[in-house]
Amino acid sequence: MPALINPSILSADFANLERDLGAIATADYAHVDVMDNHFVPNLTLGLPIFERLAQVSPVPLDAHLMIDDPDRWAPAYAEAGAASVTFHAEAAAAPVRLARELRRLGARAGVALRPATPVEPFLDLLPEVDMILVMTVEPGFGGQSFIDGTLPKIRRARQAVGESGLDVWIQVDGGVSRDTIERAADAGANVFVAGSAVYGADDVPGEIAALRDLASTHTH
Ligand SMILES: O=C(CO)[C@H](O)[C@H](O)COP(=O)(O)O
Ligand SMILES: [Fe+2]
Repeated sequence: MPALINPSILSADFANLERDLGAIATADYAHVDVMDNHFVPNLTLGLPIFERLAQVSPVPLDAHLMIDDPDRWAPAYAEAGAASVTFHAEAAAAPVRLARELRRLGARAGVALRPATPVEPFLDLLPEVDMILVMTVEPGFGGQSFIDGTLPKIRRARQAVGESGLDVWIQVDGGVSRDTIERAADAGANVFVAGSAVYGADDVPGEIAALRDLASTHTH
């Protein structure tokens, strides 16, 4: 399975987002962290900015919605042109209905789990989603350390996806770098979000290629 690298523009220069999206043209998706100051204690950007990013990005957008009430707000990100929309399991009131709505609007549907949220209660969602996002840091901020305690959950998610026979991607987000990406890939992740590791590199395309190479030798 090829490894996908989705740089997070949380670590880009917010005064130069079009330029910094251009810098990751060799990536698979651009990961856009939407935070509402309620679900997480941080505030980033919302729909008006996301709509413009979708118009200028050289790569498809992967929206990670760290917001309350995604049932109400997430479909608009699909309508704005997101290729993938991921909402948090802890925040959604009707995750099946929401995932179906996102797919109906033409987006891939993803469900995200905080580090402390187990995957088992959400395995019934597998036929309804295209991706499970296992957060490998507490959501809210970039630049945190990868939590190794999430590796068993990645393994369980990969095992359940394998048993289901469905093509559900497993994304990891938070603290992903050259030091941690192989562990995450070994455990079963195939989509890798990296913010500070990519945008903090001197050679951004080189870092994307290096991460992809490291992960690809370990994906199942
Ligand atoms: O969702 C996120 C934080 O909530 C970010 O996508 C994530 O933290 C990426 O940043 P880094 O690679 O620097 O950890
Ligand atoms: Fe994210």
